[in-house]
Amino acid sequence: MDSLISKNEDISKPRGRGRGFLLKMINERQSSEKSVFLPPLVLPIKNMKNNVENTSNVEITSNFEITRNVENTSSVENTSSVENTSSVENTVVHNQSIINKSCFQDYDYNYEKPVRSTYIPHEPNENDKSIYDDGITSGINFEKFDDIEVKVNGKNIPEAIESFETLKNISEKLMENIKMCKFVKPTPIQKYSIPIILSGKDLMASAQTGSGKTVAYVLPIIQKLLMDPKKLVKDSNHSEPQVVIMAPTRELAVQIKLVVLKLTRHTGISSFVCYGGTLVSYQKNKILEGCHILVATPGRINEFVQHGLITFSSVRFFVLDEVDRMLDVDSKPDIDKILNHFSMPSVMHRQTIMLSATLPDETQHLAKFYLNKNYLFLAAGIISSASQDIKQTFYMVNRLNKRKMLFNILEKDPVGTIVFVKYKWTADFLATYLSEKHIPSTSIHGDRLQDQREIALNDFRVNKMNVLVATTVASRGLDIKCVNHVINYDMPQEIEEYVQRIGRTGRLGNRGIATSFFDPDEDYLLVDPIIKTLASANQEIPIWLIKLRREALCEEDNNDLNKFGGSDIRITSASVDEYEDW
Ligand SMILES: Nc1ncnc2c1ncn2[C@@H]1O[C@H](COP(=O)(O)OP(=O)(O)OP(=O)(O)O)[C@@H](O)[C@H]1O
Repeated sequence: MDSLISKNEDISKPRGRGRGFLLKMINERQSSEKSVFLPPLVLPIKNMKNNVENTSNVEITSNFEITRNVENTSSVENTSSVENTSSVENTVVHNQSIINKSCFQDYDYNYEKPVRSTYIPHEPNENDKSIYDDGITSGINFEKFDDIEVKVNGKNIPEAIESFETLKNISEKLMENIKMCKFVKPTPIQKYSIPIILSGKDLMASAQTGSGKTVAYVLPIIQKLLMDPKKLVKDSNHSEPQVVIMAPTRELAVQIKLVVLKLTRHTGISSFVCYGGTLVSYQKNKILEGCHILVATPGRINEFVQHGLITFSSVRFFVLDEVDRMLDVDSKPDIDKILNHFSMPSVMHRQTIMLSATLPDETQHLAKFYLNKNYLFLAAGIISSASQDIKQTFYMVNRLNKRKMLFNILEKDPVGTIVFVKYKWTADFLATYLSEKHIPSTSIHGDRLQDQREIALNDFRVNKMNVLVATTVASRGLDIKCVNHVINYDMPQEIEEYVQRIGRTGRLGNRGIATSFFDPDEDYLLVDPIIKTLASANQEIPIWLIKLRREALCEEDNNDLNKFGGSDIRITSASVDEYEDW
């Protein structure tokens, strides 16, 4: 491996045929040795220029052109992961639209489209008590959650609860399930969101990563379904869920479905998760069986809606988890299709709930059009801030030194580390590199097949793999017990994404570490937001970062500061009279 990569080479940058050759070598070497990691190294076969031009730090070499024609590229021909080599030009057009549409785009060049998936995921059932083992247990700082200031804005705010037991008329079965989950008392957001949702109000809510937002909406929705059951509508052609929960990534959708399963055990409430990368006919049959609660990713649910398999006439609750991601430019068209569907009840006739740890003002402006105008706004702690339980460290690192730095850090203690990178290529390269250095590592990104993604995640979860190298696809919502350390090998482009990424550790009162490699050439726009993030989480601010700020590298983007630590936009944009009783 070392002989294949020169000392100062940045392996995160694709370099055309030579790079393809390197990949193939790694692949072959791994197949022949008893290596611990076998990432499916998919090679680029199309016009990369279109996609990388917007990405300033990707080098475009003329060698890339060689890789356009797969048949002429011997190093690609034998690569099993490249399918459909017959019409490269068609692929160019097709892939372009996939990438543009993608709700979770990696900043990467295109790969060949994977085959239609035949993957049928394993579905845990409610009789399997081991499903209750995977939750994170609260850490030493859990008690400090009570000090978090919670603000609720709007009219007729219901009183917060102090314990689950004080919930009026709570179903016995649901209470048993709460105990099975070992939830002793509600987290700050739950204390407020549960009575708000039970009261029938729409809700926009923000609370720190790892503070129990999923249970904050799933629990009261289940209680409402149990208190006021309605007949499930379905026939041989279509079904009508009563609750639709949308999540931006497949793994998060699966995780939310598991929370639903844990809390609906023995209640008779059925649930299903529909997401891409799985066998369509299998999911279609499941959908037609009908379910009360449908958890879904935008692409796959729209596919079923287009074919009339799902209609929304029975919808009582509509939830957008990670709402800022769901309403970004990539995903909003899919959400609009669902919410503007002829069968979707109007805001007056459904309850709409939106949540995220990061809630910039732009999201709030967009989101209010989907909410009843009397919605309540709930903020537990400072909006978009990082948890104080995460120790944040920054190193100024030139891109050429990142790999060495990463190895130096991981060599000491690799267990439970997620390394975030910008490119899918880098994810595979680093996982391979680390594995060869005897640090068992795997990767997760948008070009791995869904079963491979789930295997990678599970291998990491059970500590078969010490390190998970991930693109931004793993930054949201994932709740994994063993994550001790998050490393930003490449910084994300947005501060919200940074907060979400580091929030994979330091959850539920546990301590965590976040280490970030800051390259001033590439990351200068983040200087101010990072300083603000560090300050709001009581973290040490490196002198060099302050110096960079002084040099006013990001003066022109100072406005971005307003995106951080926001508030209910109605306070700043509405007249005082309108909300006098807040
Ligand atoms: N009341 C509670 N007591 C103890 N544990 C809880 C409680 N509520 C939720 N949890 C656990 O807290 C963990 C984090 O919850 P969850 O994933 O919903 O956080 P989140 O706020 O949605 O985070 P993120 O913003 O990263 O998505 C989960 O393992 C969940 O089981």
